[in-house]
Amino acid sequence: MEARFARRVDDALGARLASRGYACVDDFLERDTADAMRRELERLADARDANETGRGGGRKYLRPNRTKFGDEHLFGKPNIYECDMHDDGTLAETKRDAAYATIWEFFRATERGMADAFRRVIPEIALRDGPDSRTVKLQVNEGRGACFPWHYDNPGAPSNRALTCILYLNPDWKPGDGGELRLQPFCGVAATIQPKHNRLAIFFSDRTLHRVTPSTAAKRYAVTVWLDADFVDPRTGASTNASELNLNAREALSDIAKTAKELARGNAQRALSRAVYADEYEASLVECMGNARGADEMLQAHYEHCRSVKKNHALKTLVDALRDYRREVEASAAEVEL
Ligand SMILES: O=C(O)CCC(=O)C(=O)O
Ligand SMILES: [Fe+2]
Repeated sequence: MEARFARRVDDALGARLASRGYACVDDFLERDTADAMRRELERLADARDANETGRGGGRKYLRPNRTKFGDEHLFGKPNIYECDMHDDGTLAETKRDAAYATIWEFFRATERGMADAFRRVIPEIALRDGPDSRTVKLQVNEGRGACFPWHYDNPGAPSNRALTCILYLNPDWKPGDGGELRLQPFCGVAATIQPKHNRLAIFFSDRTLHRVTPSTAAKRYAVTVWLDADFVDPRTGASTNASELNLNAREALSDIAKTAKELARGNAQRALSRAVYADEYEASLVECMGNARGADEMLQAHYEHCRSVKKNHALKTLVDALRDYRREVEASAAEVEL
């Protein structure tokens, strides 16, 4: 399988990633392998404990999504179930079960194979080596509008996630089913990626604002591999505090296009993103959380973050200029559909 990764991750893909910050590869695995993985994921998602009826609805291996929020809260996105393949507590028994052989073969192949393949085509990202340098998540969105709000993938220290690689396994997906991945390069042109069977979507984890649109298909399967890298400044993976942005506001305003491009290339953009895309964050939170527990806390935290950025006069001026600029960019180019 590693050899297949190396063939599918080619120089053209590296060039697309470097220039746009995201890319996708179709036919990522052999077709039979992808089909087998899909069947195994279905089995894993359908497995039930005879006498357990807790929050997971008796699911044996997958758990309701839990997202860390602030220092203490864990809130879940409705209708999304997932598990981390390192979770020996739930998954260990499946390792020796032939019914799950392909998923585990994939997991083992990502141990080195995935980072090796990408290191060759994007050497400027210092991807780490070894088994602890990647995480793999199995996920199912169970229709009923299941979705993800706008977010970045490495929200805090000590996360070193650098590259997000999502393998979609949905042979019956069709337009209208939703569950599309939306990417919003900072002050750039948005892209929509359909979650087609055997397609790998790739983007830089720390600088790509993204979300998943509501899914109405009964089941939407995805396997995510996060590859870690060494960030030069260990703090850059962590801070979303706008006042720490090292910007000279007057200089930043004098050429807003240049400022936007610089922000787009790094993860300092995350300090401004909520204010620049305030309405989009708000709408996606409402859409994703509905009345679920935590919805209100998340919305209030979003408003508070935007207020705190705007309290600083220089930052408010910069945010306003970036908002005008992004609208200009959006009006001048069609979105990308993949
Ligand atoms: O399901 C997807 O397409 C992406 C999910 C996602 O953004 C995440 O797990 O962080
Ligand atoms: Fe994500």
